[in-house]
Amino acid sequence: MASNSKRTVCPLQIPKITQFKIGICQLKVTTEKSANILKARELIQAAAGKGASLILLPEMWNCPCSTDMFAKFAEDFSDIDSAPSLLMLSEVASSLGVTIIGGSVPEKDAGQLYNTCCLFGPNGEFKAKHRKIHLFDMGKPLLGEVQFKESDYISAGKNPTVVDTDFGCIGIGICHDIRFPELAMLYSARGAQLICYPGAFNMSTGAALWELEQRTRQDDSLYVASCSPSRDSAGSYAIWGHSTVVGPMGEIIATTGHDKTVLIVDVDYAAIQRTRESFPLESQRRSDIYQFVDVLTESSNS
Ligand SMILES: NC(=O)CC(=O)C(=O)O
Repeated sequence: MASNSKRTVCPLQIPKITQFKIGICQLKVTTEKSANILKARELIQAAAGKGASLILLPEMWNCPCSTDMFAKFAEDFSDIDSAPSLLMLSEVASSLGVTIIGGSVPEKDAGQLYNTCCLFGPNGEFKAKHRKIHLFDMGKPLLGEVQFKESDYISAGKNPTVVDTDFGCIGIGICHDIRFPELAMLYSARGAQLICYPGAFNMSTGAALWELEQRTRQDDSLYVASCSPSRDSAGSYAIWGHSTVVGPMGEIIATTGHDKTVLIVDVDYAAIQRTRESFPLESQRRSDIYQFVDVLTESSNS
């Protein structure tokens, strides 16, 4: 399966679709992979049935959020026919004619595991994958968090991911990736209108930071959508839930509690333009004092 190039920049043109419904599938994840795939399919169908044409799944939707489970649930993406989670996403995207941002699942590749999001277009075509760049390694607990060291099990991705879709340019980050504003700035600089963060904050980081981290992306005046597993999902890690869509002013357009649900949210990119006209941050940046540098070049491909 081809990977997205390291330095993708979306074309500077008006997206084909600027007003649409996004469906956020806050799934209950169990210890049975086949049941998770079935449930994900059902929630995608429910979202599409309610008019969503862009659909987002949670971080680790086919596998409990427990580091010791990742290897068992991992799929090799090099052959989609032997990757049942991806196969389902491709099939359901094509049968419903929707674009799916496939949350994340554990990916195995050359003896390594990755926490990976795959994006499928409305013909079921694989469009891109994002491997979580910033792994969630807790240092000394500050908020009473559970101990979690993702890097003991998962290797970090190396590429930022922006994808050119019918819904404009979409940047992908996975959970802890949201804490690094440089990544969002980079996506914004490459033309993103929307950043999607499949995520699974825990009970303490969730209460303190989940909403804040999403609303803070207002500094890029774009839409942010997050999707979490439900709190009663299986695994040793208690999940906050509260999938959310935030508008370009940092306003919460819609959010949910912690139970399994499908959230359908209207998105209108005209709000991005309005916000940027009111807050022309781009022209106000003081590049004489500080500079944002996109270090990747067209030719870098490692
Ligand atoms: N899954 C994660 O990356 C968890 C995280 O970031 C958190 O704050 O909790």
